[in-house]
Amino acid sequence: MTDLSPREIVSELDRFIVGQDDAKRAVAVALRNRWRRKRVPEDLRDEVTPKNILMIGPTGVGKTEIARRLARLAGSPFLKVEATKFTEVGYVGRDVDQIMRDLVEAALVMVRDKRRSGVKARAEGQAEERILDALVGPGSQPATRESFRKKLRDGDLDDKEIEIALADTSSPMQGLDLPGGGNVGMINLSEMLGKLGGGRTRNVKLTVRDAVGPLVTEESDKLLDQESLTKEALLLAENEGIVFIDEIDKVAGRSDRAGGADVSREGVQRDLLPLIEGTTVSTKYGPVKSDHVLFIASGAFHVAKPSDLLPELQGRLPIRVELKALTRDDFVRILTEPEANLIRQNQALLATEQVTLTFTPDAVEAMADAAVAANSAVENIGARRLQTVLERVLEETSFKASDLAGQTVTFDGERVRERVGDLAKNADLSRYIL
Ligand SMILES: Nc1ncnc2c1ncn2[C@@H]1O[C@H](COP(=O)(O)OP(=O)(O)OP(=O)(O)O)[C@@H](O)[C@H]1O
Repeated sequence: MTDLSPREIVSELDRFIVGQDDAKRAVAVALRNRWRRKRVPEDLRDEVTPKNILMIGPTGVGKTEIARRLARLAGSPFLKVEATKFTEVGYVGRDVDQIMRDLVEAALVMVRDKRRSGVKARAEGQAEERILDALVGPGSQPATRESFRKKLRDGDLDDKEIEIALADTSSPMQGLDLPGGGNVGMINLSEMLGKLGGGRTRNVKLTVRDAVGPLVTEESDKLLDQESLTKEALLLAENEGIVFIDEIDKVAGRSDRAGGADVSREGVQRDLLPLIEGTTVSTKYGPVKSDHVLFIASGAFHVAKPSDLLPELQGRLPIRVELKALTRDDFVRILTEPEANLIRQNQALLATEQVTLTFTPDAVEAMADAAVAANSAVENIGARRLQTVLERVLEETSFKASDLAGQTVTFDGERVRERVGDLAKNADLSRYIL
């Protein structure tokens, strides 16, 4: 949980996302509200529901990115699902419960990682003992063991192959296709068998270098109190979880409009509703409540409108924010301003080959122009277009980079236009290349 004020949250998000101020403000308030809820007198605390958000805006303008960055900032478990997934063939009502189960899994990963780092030193010590056992045998003379320990620490044994017994985490049912595709049954069955054969190990041959990682992981897990770990993860998912439901507009549409597919669309909304309203879902780690999970639904709403959603669902997504389509100037900023912008990423990649990559301001503008042109010629995929444009611009340099060590490669507007200018204007070519 973060103590940042809404203003501070927005300025943190500004480091990664260009514009979209309304959406940033809305998520900042939603996050701060969690902090506030924790300080509300206990009798009221459970009554305060999250300020769930509906983000409305075209594709590739930063909806997911805002939610994902917010989660990272808050240290919240995060899950993205596509609402349309639940309209697919084979969908059975309660599959939406899987959302909470996946959220718990995400929380578990976070809690486990945090706790693993707390026991790292001890786990490394125990892993070292196991490597020594494999090298010299558990009953060896202390002097032999110590001399091997020294060699091991000096890295002299890194390439030596050893045989170690690792816990077998693979499912005995893996690779077995059950007729009828009973997915849930499949999980339960393999879990059951996993329990029956609990504690199985398998012997693997690895170099010392490759054995360290899995052994440290295994030893840290032994040191962790699994019960309190799952308890913390359940609480984290319940109180801090953020679920991003994309393409909610694709399931908007009432059954009274037209027959067929709409019935299942409304069905998806009806199934999502209890989750968003607050329900308890059973997971293999215990029950988990969705009452205080923050839901951020999103969609382009080109055809359907938010008012086409079930009224109950509309009520549960009280905060509406509109994200605007990105302009050429936004593209210029996206290429240069965010901390991990695409240009910096590519510069860092080529720096590994000792190649210095530079773009003149004119080159950046030319790339933004190409992205705008391709977006309007083919399909508007927003900032995602910058990826394909930059890839195309850098294609040759990337290919030759290993031969260019020590050199500086500079792109100016002319050079960028040469590579993508005409392509971007030509819809037929862009369709395949940009
Ligand atoms: N305003 C922005 N600032 C910085 N980067 C952005 C912005 N908008 C989009 N991007 C980049 O474009 C990519 C796609 O954005 P994002 O995943 O947020 O799209 P979206 O709006 O959620 O669309 P969809 O609904 O189709 O998933 C991301 O890699 C993101 O970094």
